[in-house]
Amino acid sequence: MLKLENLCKSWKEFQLKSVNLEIENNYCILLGPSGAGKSVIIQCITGILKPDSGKIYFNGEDITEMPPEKRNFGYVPQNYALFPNMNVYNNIAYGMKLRKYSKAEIEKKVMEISEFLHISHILDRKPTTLSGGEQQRVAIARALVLDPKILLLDEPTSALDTNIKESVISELKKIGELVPVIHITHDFVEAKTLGNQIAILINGELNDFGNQGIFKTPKNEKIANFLGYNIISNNEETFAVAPEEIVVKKSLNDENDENIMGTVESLVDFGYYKKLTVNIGDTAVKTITDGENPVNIGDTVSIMYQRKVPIN
Ligand SMILES: Nc1ncnc2c1ncn2[C@@H]1O[C@H](COP(=O)(O)OP(=O)(O)OP(=O)(O)O)[C@@H](O)[C@H]1O
Repeated sequence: MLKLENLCKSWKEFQLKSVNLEIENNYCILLGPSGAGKSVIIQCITGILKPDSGKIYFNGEDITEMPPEKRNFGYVPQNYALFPNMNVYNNIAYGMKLRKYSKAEIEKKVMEISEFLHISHILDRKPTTLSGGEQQRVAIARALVLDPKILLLDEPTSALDTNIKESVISELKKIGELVPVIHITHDFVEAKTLGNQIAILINGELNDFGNQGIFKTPKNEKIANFLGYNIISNNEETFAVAPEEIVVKKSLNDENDENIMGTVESLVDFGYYKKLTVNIGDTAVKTITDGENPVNIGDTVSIMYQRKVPIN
């Protein structure tokens, strides 16, 4: 559906390095740390930014030079950019008014989308009186009323607190059934929950692109590091291990225990589970454990890797 071909954009301190992507008609996640160039890519797709070189194709048509308004892509920027002087209804209706839809058409569409996004009760309110979650729905509604060919979301949950994040993620999933979505995030949970396709961008470079499998088998050390894996080397091999794929048990000082021994260096208690750092020789290994295996700082523990990903 959308194809980026050797897309480049540079400023003095940043280079987007020849990005090639083929995004299907589905939910695509652009995942990467802060400053990786995710927003630059999305803004090139909308047409707000002009790439220095490279091409953008939509359904086979070269749209690199096409003005943003002709693309009909819905864009929800990180700060939502709602018009503060207009109420919610007029914010949502804005693009339709510009395109000279009739009053009746506008009303029908605004009502339909507002109901879908559960914001019908706040149509008279001004954006400054809304919660972060409500503002986000209004911004998405404003984009959806124009029946965009793609919806581009720049970190849609970054301004929301953890409690409502989960419900927003399931709403986004529903939206993804209506329209193809490209969604920027640095949150793995979001990426794992929503992404049919996931592009990992680090420092202006596309490091990996694929389906959910890329979380299970990071293809090199850089990606494994970014995804939070431990990189472990011993005399025989170098491999990556996910913190949740390590079993930690308090050592019973059993001489026959063949597992690797380590010492708990730090512990952060999240209630249901704990994040640990275990020192094995001079390697610090990050793990997660639950209440069934209580351990404390300074304890000697035995650890077992459930799955290792070889790293070349
Ligand atoms: N108009 C501009 N002029 C100069 N540099 C820019 C411009 N726009 C973006 N950049 C730079 O490009 C780099 C990538 O920015 P971008 O906003 O795409 O990052 P990001 O991956 O979306 O990060 P974040 O998750 O923090 O939003 C940054 O170093 C940024 O300062």
